[in-house]
Amino acid sequence: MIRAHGLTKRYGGKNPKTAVDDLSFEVRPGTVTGFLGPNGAGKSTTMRMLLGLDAPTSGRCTVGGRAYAGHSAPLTEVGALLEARSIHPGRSAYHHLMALAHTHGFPRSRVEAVLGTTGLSDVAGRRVKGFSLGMGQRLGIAAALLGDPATLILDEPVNGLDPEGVLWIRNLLKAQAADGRTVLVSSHLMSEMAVTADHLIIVGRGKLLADTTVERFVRDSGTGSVKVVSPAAAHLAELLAGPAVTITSDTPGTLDIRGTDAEHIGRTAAAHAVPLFELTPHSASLEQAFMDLTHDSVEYVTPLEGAAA
Ligand SMILES: Nc1ncnc2c1ncn2[C@@H]1O[C@H](COP(=O)(O)OP(=O)(O)OP(=O)(O)O)[C@@H](O)[C@H]1O
Repeated sequence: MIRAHGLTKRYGGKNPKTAVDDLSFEVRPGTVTGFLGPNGAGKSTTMRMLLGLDAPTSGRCTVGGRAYAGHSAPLTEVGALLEARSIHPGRSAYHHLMALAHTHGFPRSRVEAVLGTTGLSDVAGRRVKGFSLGMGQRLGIAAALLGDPATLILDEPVNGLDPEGVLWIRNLLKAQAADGRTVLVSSHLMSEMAVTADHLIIVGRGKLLADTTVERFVRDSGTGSVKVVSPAAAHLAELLAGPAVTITSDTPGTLDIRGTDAEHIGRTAAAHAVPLFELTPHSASLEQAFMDLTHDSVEYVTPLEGAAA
């Protein structure tokens, strides 16, 4: 379990900045929790505070009931993958993990186990400097798993991975959560989070914007639509018209309806004897729901093409 309460981080200097602003949330075991937010939203800073690498200006956070520094053997409590990693380039993956295991008193069998889990057994003897980005990510994850921790905190673990690597991470995170671990993972890839995470914590400009399940977030975003095919489409459109309802039609006889649901459309059609050939709800994509929610929190907005500067 990860808990943050009133977590705040302000950076001083010439450009003072509140990177994390009164953030409170819980990350429960047994689920993959996606940590999302636009660039500069404060995700990495929050993760660094959870890992005791940055001190909060105010508020507090605990992992497994204690502040990170309060754990006597942190690697057995929390495994972390942060964006900046320092691995001696001349060392082999095996030696890198063995050195880490040695420092923390873990047996060689743990090194062999995590090399197997991360698919690195065959390349374990190769020097890290020859590793691809994807292999480096796998090695970082192997190190995070070394202490068989109850909590995993991973910052952008799918960065730079090919589709097979992305699928591998997805299955790994799900399996770790299914084993009862607490898994917090940040990502920019919404489509990937939609299929990996069960729960979402979304931040914007350091503040909490949403703390909900993926399913509820997408459903409540209100950006879903219903496709209707009917020989009396124009009549049905008149029956459904209302201030909150938007109806568009790209093809004669086909309507794309937003602002109401399939049940209401079906009942209205039945009440007026309008035949329906198709009635298909399309839920919004996580990406669209995320863009709608975070639009006002984006630090660097790309100007629309053709818009006045
Ligand atoms: N050491 C620092 N000194 C000053 N400002 C900082 C420092 N570290 C981060 N910031 C600022 O704090 C804000 C949050 O940064 P952070 O890296 O936590 O965001 P993020 O959500 O992880 O972003 P990204 O998705 O781009 O990695 C940003 O505006 C960043 O410029």
